[in-house]
Amino acid sequence: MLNLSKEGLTLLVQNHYGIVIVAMLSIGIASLLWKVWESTVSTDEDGIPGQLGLPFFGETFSFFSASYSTKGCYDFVRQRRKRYGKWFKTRILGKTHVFVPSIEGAKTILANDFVHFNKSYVKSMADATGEMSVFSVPHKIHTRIRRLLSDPFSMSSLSKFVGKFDKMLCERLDKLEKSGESFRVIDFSLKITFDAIVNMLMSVTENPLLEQIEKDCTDVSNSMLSIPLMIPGTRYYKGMKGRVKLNEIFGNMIVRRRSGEEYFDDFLQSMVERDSYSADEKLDDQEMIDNLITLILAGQTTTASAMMWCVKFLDDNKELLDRLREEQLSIARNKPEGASLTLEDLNDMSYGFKVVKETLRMANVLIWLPRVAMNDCIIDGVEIKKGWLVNVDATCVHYDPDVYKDPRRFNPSRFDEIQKPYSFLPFGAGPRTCLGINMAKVLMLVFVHRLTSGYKWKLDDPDSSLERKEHIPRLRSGCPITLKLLNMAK
Ligand code: HEM
Repeated sequence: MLNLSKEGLTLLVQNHYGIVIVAMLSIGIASLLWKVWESTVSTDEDGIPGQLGLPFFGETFSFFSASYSTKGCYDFVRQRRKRYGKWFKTRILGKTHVFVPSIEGAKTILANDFVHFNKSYVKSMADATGEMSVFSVPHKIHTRIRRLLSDPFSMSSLSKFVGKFDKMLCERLDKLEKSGESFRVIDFSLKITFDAIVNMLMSVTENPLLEQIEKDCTDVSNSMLSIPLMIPGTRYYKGMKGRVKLNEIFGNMIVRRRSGEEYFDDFLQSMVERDSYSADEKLDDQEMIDNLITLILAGQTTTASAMMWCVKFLDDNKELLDRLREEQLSIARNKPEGASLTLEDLNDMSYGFKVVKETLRMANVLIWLPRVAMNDCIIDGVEIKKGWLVNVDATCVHYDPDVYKDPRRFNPSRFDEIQKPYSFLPFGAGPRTCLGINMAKVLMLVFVHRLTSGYKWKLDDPDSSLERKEHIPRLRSGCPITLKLLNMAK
């Protein structure tokens, strides 16, 4: 046992002076940090547990480290729910965030968009889509832009699009099957949704222009969740450079359409032909450009990821795949050989539609919907301060066992029953509901039909970890499959 006299202790301190100083300093710093940490843990004051961490930084590093892991950024939320319960708050990049986990909360926020809450975007996201994007503009301009953008997405406008997309898809699947090679569903779906959307918006079908637009859009899309510093080589820098090029390409296209040098029956043409209308009934050039970019960015990665998850979920549930295939084969058998799908055919895909909905419920393409509180308010009994970010946690609602029984099970038949309002949020709700909802449904149903009625497939990599740094969850493997022709006996 250590037994030191007063002299012995003095001698020990003198001999180990440096160590003692370092130890005392460490204890001092540790207790200071502990005090800061303790003072930032929410108390009963506002009733929301959680860890605000150090000023400004808060839990920014934990958030980014989750985003950079193969568990995806929702793991950041999952971990905090385990620690604090359903409601919790945190601080990311200087902003206080509260994750809103309930249907009641979703209703309060989304039904009061623009009135008590506003969309909140990180700077990089707003810079990527542009100042006049429907994502970023204030309420009054939003209403006008949204109205003018809506027409090409109505079901009647989309009926022309169904046949075009179907033809494009059939040709590409046929080629892949003939090659006998494994391919990543995510690459395939990203390419085909991009080509289809760009074709519908501005009739670009020819390389190398299509490739250039795709490259620039990919750079812009990759910059959406990046640190907004113009440092060469960074994602943000590449994204901003891509935006400048897209501005130029789309600007030149508008000039050619206006002069009559180019004419196509498409969305861009319908916008340019509004030139003589009153200011309230048209888009100016920058509004057209920013919203062309917005529509491509909003439509491509979302739909492509949903398609990939659909393949994965069906592969994991072979008996449901068989049921879906049966429905799709009966539709195919009723059509003349080689005929394209129509909107009426899609309306007959009742089980197919439930498969699409269940895919969207489980995949949570947009994991939460961020809003900022414009005033102090109460959401589902919880006090919220002006300026806080309130994230409608669609993922939590979709996996809530009180809302969806056995939520981890892929069960399309759960949609036999009508859902409670604000319980199914893949496309959001309220004045900012997804503008491309009908287009997304068309793209997914045609994809599901051609894949299941024409082919069988083998999943070539069962890895279920997620791609790093993606704000839309997707498999790291990209979901590679090999196609085999299905013998469709008439
Ligand atoms: C499966 C595919 C898709 C999913 C899951 C999806 C999801 C969503 C969600 C959740 C929102 C609302 C975001 C919020 O409230 O914060 C939204 C908005 C939007 N989506 Fe989609 N989307 C899809 C496909 C598309 C397509 C194909 C397009 C167009 C080509 C599109 C264009 C838009 C636009 C323009 C908005 C903004 C609407 C506004 O702010 O008024 N989306 N989407």
